[in-house]
Amino acid sequence: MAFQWFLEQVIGNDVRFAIAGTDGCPMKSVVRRIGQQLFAALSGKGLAMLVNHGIADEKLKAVYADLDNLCALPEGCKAQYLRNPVSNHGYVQPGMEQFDTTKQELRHSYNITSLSAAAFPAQEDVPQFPQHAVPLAHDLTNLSRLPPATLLGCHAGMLRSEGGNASSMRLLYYPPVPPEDDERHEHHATYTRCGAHADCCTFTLLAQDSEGGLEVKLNGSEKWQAYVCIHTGQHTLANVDVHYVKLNGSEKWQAVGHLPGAILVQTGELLASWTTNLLPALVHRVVVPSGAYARARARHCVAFFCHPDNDATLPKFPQLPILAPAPPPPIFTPHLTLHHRLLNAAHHLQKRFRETYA
Ligand SMILES: O=C(O)CCC(=O)C(=O)O
Ligand SMILES: [Fe+2]
Repeated sequence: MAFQWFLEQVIGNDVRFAIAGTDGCPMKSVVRRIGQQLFAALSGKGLAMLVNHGIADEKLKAVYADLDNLCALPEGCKAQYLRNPVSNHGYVQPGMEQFDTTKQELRHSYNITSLSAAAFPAQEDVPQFPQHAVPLAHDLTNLSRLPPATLLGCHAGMLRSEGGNASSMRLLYYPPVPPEDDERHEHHATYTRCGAHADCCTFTLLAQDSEGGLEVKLNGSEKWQAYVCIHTGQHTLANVDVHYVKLNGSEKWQAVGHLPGAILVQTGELLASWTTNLLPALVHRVVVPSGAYARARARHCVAFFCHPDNDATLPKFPQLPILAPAPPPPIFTPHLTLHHRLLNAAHHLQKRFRETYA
């Protein structure tokens, strides 16, 4: 791998980044400088771009084509490859996973959590799928590799066959969007590609084609009120849950431009949690581009979600002041920090899957 980066240490609020440099001969000064740049980017914007990472564009194009072939199969044939809710592996058809329930999300994805050939569609349905996807998954795993002997060394099991780690590579296909006229005629058919959310992992690596539409929410562009829900009337941690309610609608979004060949690093909820929000989780979405020409074009991307091992213990957080005994309905939980009842990484992920998968 031409370029490999990692987080070195997270101790309380003191987060230091290091980077393994290029081609296995890192110079300390380079390591320090790039680490500082990465930290500045993730703390300021929640997002960084990696270039010279060594993953050829052809590898991405090959899996985009494989996903197109899978999506083009008859519905009955695709049904045998549907996502398994336990392993999270498999095909997710439009509507199965919703981030924004007020809109119709036009998105197909194929989640890969197992690299065994048997976990992929049959060769006659999608030829060469594992031959393309497995090497790419190895590349992205290596790019995400975290060193042992640190707090984040609990990421050792990424995409290992024995399970125990929820990391996944997801291939995404966004089909062309029907013309705007259709939206006006059909009552509720307001389309989007991917509703706003933060990823429930440590961080995400994202390679996208040049179609555009990815947007990130600017930090501090809206205010949230935390409400504490007490389930049984007793103020013990086990009975308390915290939800956020948006106070005003002034959220601001910024389009992420396309830098050819770049891989985005997006901060996930667990990194936000580990760093007590020094590196906030990046809230992002994919909107339908404006104009008939752009709407009529499909979009592809590959996301690699780097998760800790399932039994990784999540950090303990200070107890919050009780703000209100009778909360309004929960709307959105921007990051994990205030979820006292979660015990480990697997609990966190299962909760988030319940929220988004039908
Ligand atoms: O398509 C994209 O650019 C983002 C997809 C995404 O955010 C996700 O699958 O979690
Ligand atoms: Fe995401």
